[in-house]
Amino acid sequence: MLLLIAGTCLVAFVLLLYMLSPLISPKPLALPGAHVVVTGGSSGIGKCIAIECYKQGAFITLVARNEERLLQAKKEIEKHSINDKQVVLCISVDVSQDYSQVENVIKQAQEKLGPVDMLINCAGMAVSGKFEDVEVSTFEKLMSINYLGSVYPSRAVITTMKERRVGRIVFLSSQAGQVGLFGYTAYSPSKFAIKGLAEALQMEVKPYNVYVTVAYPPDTDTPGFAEENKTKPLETRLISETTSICAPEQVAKQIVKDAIQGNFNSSVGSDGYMLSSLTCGMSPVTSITEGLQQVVTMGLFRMISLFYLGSFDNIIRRCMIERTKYGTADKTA
Ligand SMILES: NC(=O)C1=CN([C@@H]2O[C@H](COP(=O)(O)OP(=O)(O)OC[C@H]3O[C@@H](n4cnc5c(N)ncnc54)[C@H](OP(=O)(O)O)[C@@H]3O)[C@@H](O)[C@H]2O)C=CC1
Ligand SMILES: CCCCCCCCCCCCCCCC(=O)[C@@H](N)CO
Repeated sequence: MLLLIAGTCLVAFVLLLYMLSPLISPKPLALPGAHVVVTGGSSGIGKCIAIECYKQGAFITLVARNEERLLQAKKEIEKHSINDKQVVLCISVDVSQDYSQVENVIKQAQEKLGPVDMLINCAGMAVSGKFEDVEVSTFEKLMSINYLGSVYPSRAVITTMKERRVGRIVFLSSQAGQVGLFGYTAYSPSKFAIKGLAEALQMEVKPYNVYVTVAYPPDTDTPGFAEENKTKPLETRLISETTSICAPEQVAKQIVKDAIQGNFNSSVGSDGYMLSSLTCGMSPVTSITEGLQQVVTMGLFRMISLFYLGSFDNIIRRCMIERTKYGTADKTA
């Protein structure tokens, strides 16, 4: 009898939550005619995100440093137009250096294509190496590009978004922004920082109908990834091989979908799903289903993570033994 009452109460509670769900689920953003700014839009994931948005009718501003690569990306994106009004604008700037420069770039973009509806902060880079092997200046550089390079453009668009009661801001973190791994002492913190920024910002701007998305991609096949691999320690490579390498198109599709829907969290693949649920902490919830899934799965995923952590420790121990045995230089792969 008691069990029956408890069961009924639980069902009623879940139903109530579902009835309240419109309160926490935002209205999707309409991409046709929208102005989307993509920093890091000349290469890799950023370029694929720009293409994905363009295919859905958006106007695009690409922001990156190298002008030649910007123009090349513009040409590639324009092949996917769905009407003859669509525009791809390119602006060259370093998003990590001078705030007033970044603010100017956003002003220019708004003058040409109207207020920014969606900002994608995709400019970023990765450097891996053991703590003592990474130059001190690299710690500063990664924090500048990956963290401040996301703060500046967001800071430049937020006031207009709040005034218009319309907007999406997307941040690119990484699976290495959910778990600190061997070789990522410089990179991981710059991606963890993104999550703190995104959580605090989302709490501020939600009443203004502005939604924040944080993406946590796994290794993704891009020019940036190829560059990173040139100096990656063997341990980092072996640990990262736990998750398979994604195509940038697939990652981009998921990010655009989540951003349009206003989902706070964006991940791909089953390990992406597990990591996001495991590390959600007190991050905002954008659907009742998401919240309930987190409640139910967290403990289980923590257990699974213990096996992963054990296997990572084994990889690192084996690499250390191999190196002592063969007297190989304690350097990279
Ligand atoms: N590829 C991967 O495995 C993963 C990547 N990520 C993250 O996704 C983002 C994109 O990565 P990916 O596509 O691989 O990178 P790419 O290196 O392929 O592209 C990086 C883009 O950012 C631009 N950029 C870099 N630094 C600056 C800067 N200071 N100012 C303006 N633009 C800049 C580059 O252009 P230019 O050099 O001309 O300025 C380029 O357009 C990064 O934040 C990365 O950390 C996350 C998880 C996995
Ligand atoms: C339940 C628990 C599941 C645990 C799964 C753990 C898997 C960890 C693998 C992490 C791979 C790191 C990718 C970094 C990508 C990146 O940001 C760089 N490539 C950028 O260039």
